[in-house]
Amino acid sequence: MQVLKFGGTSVASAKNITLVKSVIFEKSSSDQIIAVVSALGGITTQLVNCSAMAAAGNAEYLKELAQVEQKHIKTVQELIPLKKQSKTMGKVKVLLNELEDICRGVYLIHELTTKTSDKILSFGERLSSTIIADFFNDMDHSTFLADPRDFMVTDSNYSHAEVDFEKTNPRIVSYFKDVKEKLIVCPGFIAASVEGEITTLGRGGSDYTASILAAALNSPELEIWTDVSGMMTADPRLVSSAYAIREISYEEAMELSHFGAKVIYPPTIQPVLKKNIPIHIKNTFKKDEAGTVIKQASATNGSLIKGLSSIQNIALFNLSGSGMVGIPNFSHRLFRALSAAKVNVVMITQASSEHTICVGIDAGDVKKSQLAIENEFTYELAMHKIDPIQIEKDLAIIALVGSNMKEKVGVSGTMFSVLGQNGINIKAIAQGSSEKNISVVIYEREVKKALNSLHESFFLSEKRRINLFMIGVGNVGAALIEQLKKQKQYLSQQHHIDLRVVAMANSKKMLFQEGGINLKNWKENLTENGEAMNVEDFLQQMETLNLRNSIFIDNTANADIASLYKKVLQKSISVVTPNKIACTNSYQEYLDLKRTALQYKAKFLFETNVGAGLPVINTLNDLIKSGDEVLKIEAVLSGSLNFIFNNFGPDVKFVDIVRQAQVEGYTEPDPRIDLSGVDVKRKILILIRESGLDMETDNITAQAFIPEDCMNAPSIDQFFDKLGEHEEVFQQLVKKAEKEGKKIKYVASFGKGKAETGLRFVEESHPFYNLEGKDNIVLFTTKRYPEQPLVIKGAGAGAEVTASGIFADIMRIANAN
Ligand SMILES: NC(=O)C1=CN([C@@H]2O[C@H](COP(=O)(O)OP(=O)(O)OC[C@H]3O[C@@H](n4cnc5c(N)ncnc54)[C@H](O)[C@@H]3O)[C@@H](O)[C@H]2O)C=CC1
Ligand SMILES: N[C@@H](CC=O)C(=O)O
Repeated sequence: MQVLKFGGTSVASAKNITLVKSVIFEKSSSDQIIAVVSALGGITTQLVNCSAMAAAGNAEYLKELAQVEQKHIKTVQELIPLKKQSKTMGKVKVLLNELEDICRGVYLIHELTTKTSDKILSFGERLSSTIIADFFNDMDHSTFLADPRDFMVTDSNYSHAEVDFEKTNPRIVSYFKDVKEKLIVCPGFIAASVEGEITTLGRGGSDYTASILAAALNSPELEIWTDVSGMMTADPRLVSSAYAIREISYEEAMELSHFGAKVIYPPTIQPVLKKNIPIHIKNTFKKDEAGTVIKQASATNGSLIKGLSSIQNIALFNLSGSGMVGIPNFSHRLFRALSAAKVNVVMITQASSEHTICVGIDAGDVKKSQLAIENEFTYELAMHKIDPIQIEKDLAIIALVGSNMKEKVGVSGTMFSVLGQNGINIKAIAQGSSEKNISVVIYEREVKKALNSLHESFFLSEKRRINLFMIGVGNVGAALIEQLKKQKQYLSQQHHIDLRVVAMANSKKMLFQEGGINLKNWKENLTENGEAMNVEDFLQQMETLNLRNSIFIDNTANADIASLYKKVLQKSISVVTPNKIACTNSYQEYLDLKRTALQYKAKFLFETNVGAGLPVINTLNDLIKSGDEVLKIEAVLSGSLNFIFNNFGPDVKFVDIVRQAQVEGYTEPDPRIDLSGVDVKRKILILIRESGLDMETDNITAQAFIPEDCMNAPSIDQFFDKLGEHEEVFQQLVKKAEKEGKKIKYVASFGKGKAETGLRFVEESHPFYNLEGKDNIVLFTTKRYPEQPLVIKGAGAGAEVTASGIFADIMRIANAN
């Protein structure tokens, strides 16, 4: 005997019932089939509403009832061929008349007992099964309509009747032994008391009916046909990459079902579990999909966990106080009080100090729980033996579920670190010694982010999604976007990383697209669809999206944007930037940013602040972390100045070569920052600070070589005009260098606590002499490199190299966890 159960959505309409028919008729004809059916989708709720209205004396119940009637009549008309319709319609009308009479009785006496309620609700399944059985019944498939009231025996606990298995099981066997038809339709959910009154089996009742039948008849498998393709790894409404679990054990399924994955109701599993009968969950609307098999021992899926579950709308009650310590009766009284108030406790945690006990309950039960606890502990509260009860709302429980976690080190460690890195605070933790479930309570607003980050950490096949929020899409920003576009496929396929630019902005416009901005036409998209740029709004939207693995990228040279980093880091969002302003504010502010990043488990990376894409800061960090000490730094740190002096000569005007450096993208957005030496000052300051030393900008001696009136020019254009006027000053520099056989370099140096920057005329033997083009060079003399300094050399300016340095910082964060 095969048992298949079809839920409310599977039988919600004539069209869906036709799909159910195709599922059943495709089965082998050698075996008998029982199709357990629920009420047509939505009907049970309508019957509940209808009876409540009738009991309240509200004549509107008739409208609800009319809709119920109409839906069944329409289903008959759409499903049953015209010549057979009157017979089915007759049966349906008889049932509907009976239903109408009962509802009228309720309306007249203004009373609805649970017994009458069960009677009313039973019509949902009785009507659906009558129609479906007639629809299936044709020449090849003669169909029998079973009546569970003849074999499903319960107590008289109406609405949640308990099945009497001793009576029920033998009755099922003898009832079905006499059925000759190959196909049997059986209404789920309903049963009868020993006295013969209609009862119902409570929530998930049709699944339960099917499970009892499968167990009593020793079916090889129980099939539950529903509207999803099995038990999912997480709630698919919150985690778009969730997928159906192929195999899961009974225990794991019960854990997952308990915590929100409502594909199957836990008590359903009991009857088949005892007989070791697998449950196969299948999708009526995608019948070719594999679905989920629930059985005794399930195969592993390569992951430490089978799934993630979540329950929202949770409140926490926290009881604490010195009067609780060592008092054995305390928790007994607490749970007795809650139980008497009919409050279901979802989660319990108690610290071993016994000083606090914390229970998680449905937020709807807060008032009655508070009352019950305050009543129970009136004396202790009055005597201050326990503190006033703390209640926290707007919470959710999320749980890792899976038998494979047992005895595996680091599962909870991974969970906590993933949540921590995403700035998600854990309010309470529970793990039983079975190690099948690790539950944590978090704020409800963080559930989506938490589930998604955990899902991508635990399911290895999944891509790790990195969400980028980018301000500044000029020279460097645009080059970065091009590189991200080119590498997208490679990173996705080879490194399982899905980099998405979720937001981008320039000084005029900002654009947010949660699914990721298409980088093919980002410029048009930003111009046409972007809203006016507003820094506060940018932050607000980034915060509201609350996406996992977020990185804020500042590709501007703007102080206002740099001033946002602290706020961003405090949201546990990492910051990557080529903008040197934040790291060259006061030493305390620089330290504060580093501490904030540490505190909020975010990264603050700025490799491109010195030497563009050259690995200068990372190399220095490695030296310092491994215990080396910087004794001396000598460096050419300005790509633009090196380019200018390498290309300037008697036949070239200084102003023209500065303009060229700007066009090539080597200068700062404001070239005065380079020409004044400020940019180099910032860079050497960052290197000194990264060496672990306290230094302020004003402590660095800088020699200017640009005439003062150039620097005082009020605009960049006027600055260029002034440079042109001072050509002779610059030609003198070239003449001097040529005369001495030297080259001009703008050099930064640090040693013995002193730092300076300025023009140097270097001779041929000097390592800086042959520094070509826009290159930078840094010589680190350290305790470990005392004679021959450690040398880093290469292109030190330009959009492409800078973008690649920013990209490398992004990848450091993406690969960090
Ligand atoms: N060019 C190079 O070789 C290197 C540049 N850098 C740094 O990269 C950064 C960017 O340089 P470039 O791309 O050359 O500059 P850019 O002037 O070409 O681009 C700056 C971008 O920032 C945007 N922006 C400026 N202020 C803004 C604000 N308040 N709100 C929103 N957007 C704003 C602009 O609209 C533009 O999109 C600078 O901090 C620079 O120091 C670092 C290393 C090397
Ligand atoms: N303008 C800088 C490049 C960025 O740091 C330079 O010329 O080196």
